[in-house]
Amino acid sequence: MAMKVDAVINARLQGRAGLYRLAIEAGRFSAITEQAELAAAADNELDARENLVSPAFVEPHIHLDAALTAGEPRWNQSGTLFEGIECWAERKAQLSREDVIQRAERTLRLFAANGIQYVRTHVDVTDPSLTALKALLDVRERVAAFVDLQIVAFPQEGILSFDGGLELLHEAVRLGADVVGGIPHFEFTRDYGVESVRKLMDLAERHDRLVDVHCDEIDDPQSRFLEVLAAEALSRDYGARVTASHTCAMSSYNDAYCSRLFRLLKKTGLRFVALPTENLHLQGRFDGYPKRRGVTRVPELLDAGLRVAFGQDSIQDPWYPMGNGNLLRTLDVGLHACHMLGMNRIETALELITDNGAAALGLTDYGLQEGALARCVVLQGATPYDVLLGQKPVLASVRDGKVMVRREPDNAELMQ
Ligand SMILES: Nc1ccnc(=O)[nH]1
Repeated sequence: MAMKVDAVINARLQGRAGLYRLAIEAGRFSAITEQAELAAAADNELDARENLVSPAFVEPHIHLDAALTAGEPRWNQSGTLFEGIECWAERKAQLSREDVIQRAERTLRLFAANGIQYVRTHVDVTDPSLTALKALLDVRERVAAFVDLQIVAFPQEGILSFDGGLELLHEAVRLGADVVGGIPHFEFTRDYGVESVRKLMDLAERHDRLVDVHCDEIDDPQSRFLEVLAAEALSRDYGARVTASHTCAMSSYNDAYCSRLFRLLKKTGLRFVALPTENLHLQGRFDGYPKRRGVTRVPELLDAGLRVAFGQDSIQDPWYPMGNGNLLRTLDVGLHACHMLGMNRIETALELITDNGAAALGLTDYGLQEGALARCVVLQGATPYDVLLGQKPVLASVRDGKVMVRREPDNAELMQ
């Protein structure tokens, strides 16, 4: 049973000196006050032991329908996105409702144990039976006590390039998907790609849904669907409700084009999700040396005032055989891949797995402030730098005033 607490005490907060007490009433933060000194915790208080406390982690992009299926029925040997899609099509044909529920819930429990309380999952709807979608709509209710789950209707094999793709996307939204997805770079032609973006935006607008598109996950510098998505978002005044995931091709665009592109992006306020572990693995596969790394222009987007979050994308599935549910690992890899180990970036890095993910998900009741839902994690380390150095899992995760996760610090000693 999760224990209810009335405060988290002896907490450090990012960018502020001293220790803090976060008081909780009726599942919300009621006051955040500086303590005069280190205090002893009462029974109804959680002692952060002078560690950093941050808002609960947000996983903005994961494929739960495919989670934990790596090697079934065969391994992706080439490491390309395209072989992954082929392997998945074979595994998809064997899906059952119980199979999806069991793997999705196992994964979400692992995520929760790592301090993740918000998850956006893409679910492949290029399946005439919509088995995975229906199962995940039930999972969304079953896990609500420990995670808020958003479901993206994701047309893995295309909206216009898969027989009945558009109808299946409509059906998925009608059944209750929260977010409309797309994959324009995988459509048969550029024209199909452009049309797919218009069609998915129409659908989202008509049903008042968010949008999250797999956009330009390819090393082809000619793949320019991001500008189409951004222009559509701008003309519909939809920018903050639209997420562009991957945008790998942006790391192959030339700077002159990017300069024009960024002018549009800044006007839209589009949200971005980069998947650094996965795209380091999948991209550059058709290059000799020097080999591109395929991760989008993260620091440039941040400097332009756009919100970028990092996500895991996969956990042991046809696209990526690794993954352990710890977003600090994704963050560490992403900061390396994106040349973001300058101290100014490190100090603000946690926003990539907290606030910016919340912005992508459109969360309004999020963060460490009075009145917000009392959802936070106790990290291992006093500063973001310490936390990144250690990459240790969270010591605690509090949700609506309940302690959902507790972990003892790893304090192995060398007996020498
Ligand atoms: N990285 C990806 C995983 C699954 N599907 C995709 O299209 N891409």
